[in-house]
Amino acid sequence: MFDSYARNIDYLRVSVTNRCNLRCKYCMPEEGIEDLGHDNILSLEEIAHLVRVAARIGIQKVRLTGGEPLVRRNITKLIADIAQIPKINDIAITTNGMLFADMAEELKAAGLTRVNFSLDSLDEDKFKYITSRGNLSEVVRSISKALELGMVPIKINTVVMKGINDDEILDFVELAQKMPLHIRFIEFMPVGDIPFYKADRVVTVSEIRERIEQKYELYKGANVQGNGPAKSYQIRGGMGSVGFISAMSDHFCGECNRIRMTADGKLRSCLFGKQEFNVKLALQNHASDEIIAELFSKAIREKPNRHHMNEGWGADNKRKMYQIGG
Ligand SMILES: Nc1nc2c(ncn2[C@@H]2O[C@H](COP(=O)(O)OP(=O)(O)OP(=O)(O)O)[C@@H](O)[C@H]2O)c(=O)[nH]1
Ligand SMILES: C[S@@+](CC[C@H](N)C(=O)[O-])C[C@H]1O[C@@H](n2cnc3c(N)ncnc32)[C@H](O)[C@@H]1O
Ligand code: SF4
Ligand code: SF4
Repeated sequence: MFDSYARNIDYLRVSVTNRCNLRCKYCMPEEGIEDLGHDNILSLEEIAHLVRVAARIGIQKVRLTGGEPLVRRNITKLIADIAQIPKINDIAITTNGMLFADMAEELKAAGLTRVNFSLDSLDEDKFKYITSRGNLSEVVRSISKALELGMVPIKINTVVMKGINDDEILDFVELAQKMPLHIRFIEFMPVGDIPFYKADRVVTVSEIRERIEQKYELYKGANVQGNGPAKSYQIRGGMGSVGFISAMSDHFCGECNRIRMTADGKLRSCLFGKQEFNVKLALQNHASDEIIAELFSKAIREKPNRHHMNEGWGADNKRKMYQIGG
């Protein structure tokens, strides 16, 4: 379905949980994470039902995210149910990779088509610092497992932060050169007004490119399957690719194709915009599929044209990234 700015919205990002086994400094506070409780989150059956309704108004691609989607019990069953929906042709997941290795085979068998891993450092100590409780070797094991299972393309999301991990940019590029991995460098966004966000920690995509091009030749033509905003480049002689997500310095809202559904059952028109539509409540009130489809349509029609994160997150914009589904 087209929104009011003639953008075709065919991609639904579903946050299946607020919970996470890590505490990345740029995403989630260490303390004070609310327990939503069973009654306040969408059940897996409700999520599958809502995706089926969303498919009726043109959603074709689904990404499961969170929080950490793999901490949600029976996530494999949800993937299998979504895979049964005829109009959905891409079911992907974004994960921190801590639990993926041991679940990979069942996830793939259920119908998971693609996986994006978040990984901000290749240094054990720094990885631990950024994530507070992560274990780099588990993430490496998960990426190896995805490679072994041929779950291509395998993407790595790296949020670049000045003075934290920007000294590793070339190490990540080297990884994309030696392995069939698609590294995407992401600009740090002030989502959720996390204290760790500082404007001077943002490293712009042009700065990242400049540093890479001192050593590597990047050229257009990387044809990496995906629905997201990354601009991808090949590296001469490389097996993978390098992509850039310029959320702050050169927003891609003009090509936006997505809406979000939060774990507590709200449709959110935009990552930045505060507007939400309560589908959980509609389900509790036994709303018909037509009424729910109309809520999806309304969320799409009322999508803002762009974000204004460069002016800050806004005190009245209450949610944090882990609550929205990054
Ligand atoms: N500004 C903005 N940034 C987003 C949005 N969606 C995702 N991002 C950022 O892009 C990063 C990559 O998102 P992923 O979850 O890997 O999904 P994707 O890039 O859509 O995935 P592909 O289908 O593989 O291209 C996230 O970590 C966010 O930092 C969005 O709607 N707006
Ligand atoms: C919120 S996480 C949820 C999925 C999963 N837990 C993971 O980390 O992949 C989704 C993505 O959002 C990104 N993200 C979180 N906070 C961000 C921020 N402030 N700026 C840019 N990207 C952010 C993460 O790097 C991750 O790739
Ligand atoms: S980025 Fe992902 S892994 Fe890190 S705290 Fe947020 S939800 Fe958890
Ligand atoms: S910030 Fe909003 S409009 Fe821009 S790409 Fe993200 S969801 Fe779309």
